[in-house]
Amino acid sequence: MIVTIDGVAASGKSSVSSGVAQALGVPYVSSGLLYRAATLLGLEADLDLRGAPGLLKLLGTHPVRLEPLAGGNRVWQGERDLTDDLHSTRVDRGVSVVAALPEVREWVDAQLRALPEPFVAEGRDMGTNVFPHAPHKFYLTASARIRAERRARERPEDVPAIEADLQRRDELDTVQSAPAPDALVIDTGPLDLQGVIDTILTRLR
Ligand SMILES: Nc1ncnc2c1ncn2[C@@H]1O[C@H](COP(=O)(O)OP(=O)(O)OP(=O)(O)O)[C@@H](O)[C@H]1O
Ligand SMILES: Nc1ccn([C@@H]2O[C@H](COP(=O)(O)O)[C@@H](O)[C@H]2O)c(=O)n1
Repeated sequence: MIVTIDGVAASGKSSVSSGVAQALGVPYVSSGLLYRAATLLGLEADLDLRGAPGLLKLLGTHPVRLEPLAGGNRVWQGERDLTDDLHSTRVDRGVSVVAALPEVREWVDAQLRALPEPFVAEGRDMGTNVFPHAPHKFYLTASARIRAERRARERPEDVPAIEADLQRRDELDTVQSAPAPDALVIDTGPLDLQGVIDTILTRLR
């Protein structure tokens, strides 16, 4: 059984997916971490992020592995744990360019589809493209200002700067970010984290 939780940037996908997955006793899978890992490695190798051949060669010679756990995902490149380096502003600003490359999307999708069920999968196109046959689909939204205020609690930048970055990322991610027609769309603005998790669990039960 697969539950998909898609949504715009910083709408709460990973926090909510983690809470839902823990309540269900299954792992959750953060697809964005794989796009972030490809971006980080491209930046570190000083590659042009718009060039798929260079990135794919790098990913082929230095394979990246996603470790899905209920409490939080980790991403490994060999023995190196990349996870703590994946949420920098630098990666945030480059990731949508990398995610627009069809070859990189195929690389991510293949890894996700190889994972053993059951799990909760979060991202942008989990319910539309990667797992269209999933029986339970959700899509999280909230205004850019609310999302920026939440994110400002975990980043050094101020709210307007974060809001501008989120809006830019939303725009660059538009193509792959449409909600599945059979997804329940949840405006998380008026809800706290547990409220969103409970809304989803109620629907699942
Ligand atoms: N309903 C909510 N109420 C208050 N804070 C929330 C809510 N949902 C998420 N948050 C907080 O908002 C921040 C962003 O959440 P999270 O990282 O889960 O979003 P995301 O969609 O996975 O982000 P990204 O797209 O950048 O990976 C976190 O600090 C989280 O605790
Ligand atoms: N299914 C997905 C997931 C992510 N992306 C791209 O990765 C970026 C980071 O994802 P977060 O979930 O950590 O925000 C995101 O901005 C997208 O560019 C994607 O395309 N498809």
